[in-house]
Amino acid sequence: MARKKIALIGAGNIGGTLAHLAALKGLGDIVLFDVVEGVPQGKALDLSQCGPVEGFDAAITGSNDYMDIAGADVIIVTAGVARKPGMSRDDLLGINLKVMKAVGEGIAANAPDAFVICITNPLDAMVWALREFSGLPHSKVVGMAGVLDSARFSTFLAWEFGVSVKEVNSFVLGGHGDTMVPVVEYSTVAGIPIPDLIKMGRSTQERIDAIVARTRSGGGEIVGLLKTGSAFYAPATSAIAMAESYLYDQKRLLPCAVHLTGQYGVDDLYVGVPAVIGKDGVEQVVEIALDDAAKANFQVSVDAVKELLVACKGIDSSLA
Ligand SMILES: NC(=O)c1ccc[n+]([C@@H]2O[C@H](COP(=O)([O-])OP(=O)(O)OC[C@H]3O[C@@H](n4cnc5c(N)ncnc54)[C@H](O)[C@@H]3O)[C@@H](O)[C@H]2O)c1
Ligand SMILES: O=C(O)C[C@H](O)C(=O)O
Repeated sequence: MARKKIALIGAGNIGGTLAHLAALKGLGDIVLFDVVEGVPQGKALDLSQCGPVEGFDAAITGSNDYMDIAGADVIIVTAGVARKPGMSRDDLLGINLKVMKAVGEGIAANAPDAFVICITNPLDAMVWALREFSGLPHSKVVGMAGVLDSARFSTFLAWEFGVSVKEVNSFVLGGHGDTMVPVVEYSTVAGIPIPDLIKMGRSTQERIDAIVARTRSGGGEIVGLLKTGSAFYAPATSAIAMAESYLYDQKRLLPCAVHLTGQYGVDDLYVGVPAVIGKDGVEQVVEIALDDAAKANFQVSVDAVKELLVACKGIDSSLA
């Protein structure tokens, strides 16, 4: 069987980490694409030289030509700009929207059958715009954020309860902004819901509220520490989990930004909800029952995403 082809659009911090992970995990041959000449080629050469040590023989190439992504099975998009301290993700909208146009057109012309995972921020608006510019089926274009936000939530919960992260399951829904919705009711330690653990005296509502707040500002916390850019290890790992679910038809139920057509009362918008990812892309959107508080928070998050789409349409009339 021919090897799969993984194209990474953007060869910066996340792009390079994605290539490293994809090679170590043997997902297929890898093309790193970037507009900056030399960077994708240099990273591809460096990564190729890991092969003899790690025992992988994936072909890893760097390119500044979209024709080299032809036939890609999976494309992960990180092209654009990351925020710096003092900025919000939404401040990136104008510049990254133009990048999404170029990327969407490049994908449409060269790899229209790929499963596309967008990471570029502001995520929910950028994945929507990328889908519009590429014209690919909605089921084949998804955004990565919920897996990352849930991983952050799970990490903080594991620290709180003094247990392995393997015992923790959590869900973060909504847009990938300060209004995201960590859903405490559906978050568990070894199957025990967090509210029950509070009743059992294992934590307090105040401490869980603080963890929810830390999760919501989890990206900003790292931006504040790094000062020159944003998180990249956990974002790359999260996108690779989504790619594996597609490539291996794992049908994992992952929180992803997917196109909603009425589910959760939302129409024609990308926003983070639990979705089954398998060989056909987004195979199911799972509607979980939310309590009134979570519903209200989800709506605030959806409204924030809607505002970003209005801004996108104002900048690029082809989206209106
Ligand atoms: N969705 C999430 O959860 C999440 C998490 C982390 C970062 N991000 C976002 O991902 C994006 C990338 O982050 P990063 O840390 O890799 O940034 P980075 O600056 O290290 O890399 C971005 C790369 O994109 C390239 N690029 C710019 N314009 C391009 C174009 N038109 N075509 C192709 N490549 C282009 C740049 O040359 C650079 O190499 C940012 O927008 C960041 O905010 C999202
Ligand atoms: O916070 C950022 O700007 C990057 C990313 O969205 C993250 O959550 O780490």
